[in-house]
Amino acid sequence: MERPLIIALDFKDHAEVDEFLNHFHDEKLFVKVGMELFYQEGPAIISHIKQRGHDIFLDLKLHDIPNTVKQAMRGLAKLDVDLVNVHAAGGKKMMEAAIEGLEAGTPAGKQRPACIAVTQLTSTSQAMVETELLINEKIDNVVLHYANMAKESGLDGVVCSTHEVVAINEKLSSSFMTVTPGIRMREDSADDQTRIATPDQARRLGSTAIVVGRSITKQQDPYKAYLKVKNSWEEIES
Ligand SMILES: O=c1ccn([C@@H]2O[C@H](COP(=O)(O)O)[C@@H](O)[C@H]2O)c(=O)[nH]1
Repeated sequence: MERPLIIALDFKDHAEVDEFLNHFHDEKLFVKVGMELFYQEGPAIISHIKQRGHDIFLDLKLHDIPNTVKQAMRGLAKLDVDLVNVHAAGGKKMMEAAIEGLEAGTPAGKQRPACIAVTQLTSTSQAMVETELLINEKIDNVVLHYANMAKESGLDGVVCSTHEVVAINEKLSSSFMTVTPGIRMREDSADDQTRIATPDQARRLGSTAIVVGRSITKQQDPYKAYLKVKNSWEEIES
């Protein structure tokens, strides 16, 4: 799927997922399974969503010592997901270990899942970087540095905000993925996100993919909301 709109399935269980997916009839989607759903339902939710024909980003943001991440990725590679991730803050050895684990665990004849690194969460602000993380740097520079580390470690891209996409595309290759959450329609509340943009802004800035949760999932008519986001992302006037 080229430049996908990834829907964050932040639901508490399998029943809520089915209720949501039923709005989409036969449309093939790219969905994200995060901690909330995976910790409740486990790997069974992945095969269930795959059987319904959708692509999956398994967003567990691994962050541990290299050996632990390697062995965890070895297991995740067997789940038939398309995209997984780690926190770049775990460092280069950890990111290299993630790729080794994925390669070791991918069944013969299959392609390993793509692997991207979270640079700085889209809920993180410049003030938090300075006062909580004690990093005396512009957040854009921190994100760019982490993206560079991820590339050097053999990863396929990063999770970042739309605000850093232009610099990443300029300094690293544009084939290096920039997957951007923190997406809101103009009329939506930012909630806990701080580095946000609309889908059409993300398109113009050059994001490879956008991740959208509440602007679709919490709307009264999720399919209508999805089409609105999709049209904006694909820059179709409505
Ligand atoms: O930096 C990050 C990394 C991951 N996320 C995830 O994306 C979705 C966003 O949901 P919204 O409801 O659209 O805010 C959510 O699952 C996060 O865990 C992120 O927001 N920022």
